[in-house]
Amino acid sequence: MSVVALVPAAGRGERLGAELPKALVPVCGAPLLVHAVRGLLAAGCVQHVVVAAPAAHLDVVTEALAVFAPAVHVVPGGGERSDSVRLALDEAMTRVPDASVVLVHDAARAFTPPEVVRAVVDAVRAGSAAVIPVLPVADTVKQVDADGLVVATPDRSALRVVQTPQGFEPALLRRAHEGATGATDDAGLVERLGEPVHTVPGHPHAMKITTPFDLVLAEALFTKEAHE
Ligand SMILES: Nc1ccn([C@@H]2O[C@H](COP(=O)(O)OP(=O)(O)OP(=O)(O)O)[C@@H](O)[C@H]2O)c(=O)n1
Ligand SMILES: C[C@](O)(CO)[C@H](O)COP(=O)(O)O
Repeated sequence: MSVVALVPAAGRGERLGAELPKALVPVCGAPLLVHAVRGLLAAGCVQHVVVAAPAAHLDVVTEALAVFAPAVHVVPGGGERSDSVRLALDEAMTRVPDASVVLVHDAARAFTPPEVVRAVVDAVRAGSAAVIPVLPVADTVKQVDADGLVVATPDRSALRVVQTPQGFEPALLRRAHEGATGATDDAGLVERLGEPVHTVPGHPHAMKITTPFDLVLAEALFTKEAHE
């Protein structure tokens, strides 16, 4: 009844604008990817991790993650996030065919608290085949047209901001990924199948490091934590 986490880490990080791929950018003394993998294993309920790495940096990534051997395996990622997840999922299903839960967790959410990981795993184990951590929307949200004119103000009480790790019953995630493209998260592919997606509370510290501002914020928030 093991849990395997897939970590898509093959993005370029264009919005961050660093010289390195985002997963390899150092923050609080280590690359983002190292913090993300450490956090998953620290939750105490994840036995295996498969990382989808930038194809041109496989050696660097493998070396950076050697400290977590034998729990972690590295595969080359793909052109889109969903391609990277699919490649990691193929590897995971070969290595851990009896996994009972598959998590998909962005390397970019490097400081996700272990309790969020455990809440997602517990919810899948309790019978929800697709589970995502979410937060309420803090701001008023506007829908705009191509010219930037406001066309609607959606009721934010029904909206949620979505984080990772997202957790799935393995067969459902495989079915969701069969030939599917164009979704920004894995739960979106499950929704297309008409299957229910359940939510658990997320956490502000599971923020996705996307822009230079986020990197500064992470360095300020997590420096102490990363060295404890
Ligand atoms: N082809 C891709 C694209 C993204 N990702 C991963 O998906 C996660 C979420 O993506 P995001 O934070 O948007 O990263 P990037 O795509 O790298 O960012 P940007 O859009 O700014 O280039 C990241 O951990 C990223 O490395 C991936 O594995 N393979
Ligand atoms: C999966 C995700 O982290 C959920 O919020 C996110 O959709 C992936 O990143 P992107 O910036 O939306 O491409």
